[in-house]
Amino acid sequence: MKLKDLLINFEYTVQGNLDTEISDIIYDSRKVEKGTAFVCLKGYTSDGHRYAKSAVEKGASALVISDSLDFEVPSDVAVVKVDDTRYALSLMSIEFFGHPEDELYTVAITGTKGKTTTTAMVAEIFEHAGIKTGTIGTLGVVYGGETHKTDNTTPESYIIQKSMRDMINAGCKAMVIEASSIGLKHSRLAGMTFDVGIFTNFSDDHIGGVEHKDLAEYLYCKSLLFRQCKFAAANIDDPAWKDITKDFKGSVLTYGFADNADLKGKNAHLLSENGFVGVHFETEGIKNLSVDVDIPGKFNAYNALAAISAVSFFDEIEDQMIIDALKVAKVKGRVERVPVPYNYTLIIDYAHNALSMENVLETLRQYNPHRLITMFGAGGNRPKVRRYEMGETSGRLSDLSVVTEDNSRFEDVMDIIEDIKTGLAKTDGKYVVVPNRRDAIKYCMDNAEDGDIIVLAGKGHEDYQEIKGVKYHMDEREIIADILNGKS
Ligand SMILES: CC(=O)N[C@H]1[C@@H](OP(=O)(O)OP(=O)(O)OC[C@H]2O[C@@H](n3ccc(=O)[nH]c3=O)[C@H](O)[C@@H]2O)O[C@H](CO)[C@@H](O)[C@@H]1O[C@H](C)C(=O)N[C@@H](C)C(=O)N[C@H](CCC(=O)O)C(=O)O
Ligand SMILES: Nc1ncnc2c1ncn2[C@@H]1O[C@H](COP(=O)(O)OP(=O)(O)OP(=O)(O)O)[C@@H](O)[C@H]1O
Repeated sequence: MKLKDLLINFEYTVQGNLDTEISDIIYDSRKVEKGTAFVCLKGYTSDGHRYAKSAVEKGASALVISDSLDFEVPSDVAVVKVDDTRYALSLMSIEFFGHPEDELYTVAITGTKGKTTTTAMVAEIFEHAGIKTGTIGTLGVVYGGETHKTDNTTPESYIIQKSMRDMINAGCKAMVIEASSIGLKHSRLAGMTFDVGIFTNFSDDHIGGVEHKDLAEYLYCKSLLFRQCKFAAANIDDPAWKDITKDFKGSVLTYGFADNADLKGKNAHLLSENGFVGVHFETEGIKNLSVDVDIPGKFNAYNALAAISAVSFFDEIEDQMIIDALKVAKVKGRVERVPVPYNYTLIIDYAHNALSMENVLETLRQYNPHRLITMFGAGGNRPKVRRYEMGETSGRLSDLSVVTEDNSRFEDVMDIIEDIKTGLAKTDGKYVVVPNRRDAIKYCMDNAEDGDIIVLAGKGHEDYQEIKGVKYHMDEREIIADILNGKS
């Protein structure tokens, strides 16, 4: 592709030949190859401009900069100067990958909580309508049954555009993305127009350090999404909704439990039967539905309302598809229920510190289980305080703790377990120790009683166990299936 064909829809000055052929766009000098364009991004720890010389030495044909360079650039290398290289990277990537958004339904979800869950729900509804869907978010880039890990919830613009093109090549017709405030701030979504933008909720988070200066900046960054979508839906029960969507040109569809919501939820109550631990609610207004969601926590009624609002803009989505999809939607490894043919509930969750463990156990307590059983371990070569705290939290909130291994790394499992026991000892919680994780899962299942909720905490979506520098394959879903089939 010619350089000039990548420089569309933004201002620049150039020194050199705009007809230069560009084989790829790179923003990490270590990955530069001959014929590529290197975009210099200013980061938190480094500045890509520093590596421009090395990029040229490796054969870059063009540099995209916002600052002046401190070396003589060879005449056969084009230098493009812009105000903001992150913005330029996004717009160049859109051109390079041929505007993938034009070939997909696109939904972007922003908010402090619920992005990952709502993304999974929207994707499940599309899939129920036969619309193959890819997602981008905290879980990585997911499509066609495969997960490609990313460093960020909202990855760098180049990765987003490339992933969308890959999704199209794999037959996807829709893409749902988590739009983090940092992603919006750093122009990772710049130049895109989404079919639908969704606001879930807003609270104090991501302030300080490398994130946001203050709450006002955090809110402002979230609001940026609503400058770039055709339709918008927002949670009317969250007072921030008006500020967040103030730049949206059009009328915002509101959802929530308030009487004046366009999609109004009502009669929400926790649902716990046949192993199902979720929430039931009904809707009126733009849709009259009776919905069961199999993800614990009343707040999932909000996530489901957000998902219903999102798909309401697409004519081919029928009400029954929504109802069926929400009944089975799940987020891998996050309070994920694994069906078992017994009268107890088995849940896999990624909680691997005291705070997340407290959140999930307190949510599950609301279902009044016969017993709440928590199986967990703690990582080796990590701060010991985490082990004490996890022991104490499980001891306080569980009827039985089953203490086991979890990525022991270079430490002895039994030493880690001793530390967990120190935390447990601060409570009067009952516990047993089963050092091998497979055996511990079997112990939980063999000893389950009707009405129990068992949480296998720590692994979540991970499918390995890390011991002495080796990552051994270990997927808890497979272990559960083996146990159910009498193989373990
Ligand atoms: C603080 C922050 O946002 N950092 C992001 C930033 O990295 P950075 O600023 O540290 O980059 P840097 O190391 O200073 O390097 C600057 C540039 O020089 C380049 N470089 C560097 C070294 C070299 O030898 N050659 C070279 O070319 C780098 O490739 C980069 O382009 O740019 C990277 C590429 O886009 C991001 O992956 C990285 O996100 C880090 C992993 C991160 O933790 N970000 C968090 C704060 C974040 O973005 N979180 C949000 C919100 C999550 C939520 O809501 O839950 C998210 O979307 O993930
Ligand atoms: N709508 C909601 N309101 C309040 N809390 C929620 C809501 N949805 C989820 N949560 C809580 O937040 C946790 C994270 O949910 P989820 O991963 O869907 O959100 P997220 O926005 O992607 O968050 P993060 O950026 O922290 O990953 C859940 O385990 C749950 O405890």
